[in-house]
Amino acid sequence: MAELADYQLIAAGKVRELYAVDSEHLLLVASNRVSAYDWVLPTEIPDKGAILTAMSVFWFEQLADLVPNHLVAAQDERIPAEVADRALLVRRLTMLPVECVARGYLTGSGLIDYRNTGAVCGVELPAGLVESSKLPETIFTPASKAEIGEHDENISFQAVVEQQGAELAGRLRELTVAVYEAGSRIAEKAGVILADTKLEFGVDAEGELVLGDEVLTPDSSRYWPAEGYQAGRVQPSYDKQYVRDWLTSPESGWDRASDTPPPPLPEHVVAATRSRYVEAYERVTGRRFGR
Ligand SMILES: Nc1ncnc(-c2cnn(Cc3cccc(F)c3)c2)c1Cl
Repeated sequence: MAELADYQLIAAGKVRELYAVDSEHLLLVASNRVSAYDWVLPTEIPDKGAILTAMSVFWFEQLADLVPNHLVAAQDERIPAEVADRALLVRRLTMLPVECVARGYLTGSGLIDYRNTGAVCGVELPAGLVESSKLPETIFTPASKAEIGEHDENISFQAVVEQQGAELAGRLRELTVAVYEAGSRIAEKAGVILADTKLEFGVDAEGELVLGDEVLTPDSSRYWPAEGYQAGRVQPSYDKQYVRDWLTSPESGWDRASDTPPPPLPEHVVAATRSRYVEAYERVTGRRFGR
């Protein structure tokens, strides 16, 4: 069995790492870390990495007829025991420098752009939309990858055309919307609203467009409970709301505006948050999460 120390770390995000396994393969590792208010919290959520990894595997399987993906194996002797259930062996792609975002609801940076310009990434929207409005149709709202610690910058479809060519830009939009809508339909049946999602695509050695990275997880998408959905206010995050509420409650002693790191989470917030990840996984996939 391989050891993680055998592999070279080639990228690290807030809550995940990417290692080179050999010339053709990478190891995508999901940690148990959770991020809130742009901070990585000092307390881990047990099994979060394994749950989100299992969610990506589920979605790769559900979407296989729609788009090829980079998944090689979820179990393999090249996956070190240390990260066994929270790592995927994937094939190395040439990643496209476009964050492919699809939105079915108006919130976050999309809402800010809409309030400033009446559009998101140049896509005109009807007047009168509010926080969390359901959009008349799914919109493709690409972004350029930001430097570490910065937020991605929303760009227009035309900018993607200029960067990648019209044909590839069109394919990225088509596939991103199709993946989101397929995911949204399955999640909706399970009582979960997928408000939006961010996908990353790459090109393989044969020049084929391939879905990479993680797919339709609560880290790459906004998961809202369908029950209680109401436009006109910020929706609770399916998975992160307990963390957000505790951090902004007097109990935490933390001041979000103080630019100081958040304090450790109490056990009851950790346990409740783990349950929300298990619940989201079991409802959306119809599969039991082990242990
Ligand atoms: N199949 C692939 N081939 C080549 N590159 C990538 C790739 C590069 N970057 N990312 C995003 C990322 C994933 C995890 C941890 C990070 F720090 C960053 C993904 C992939 Cl998925």
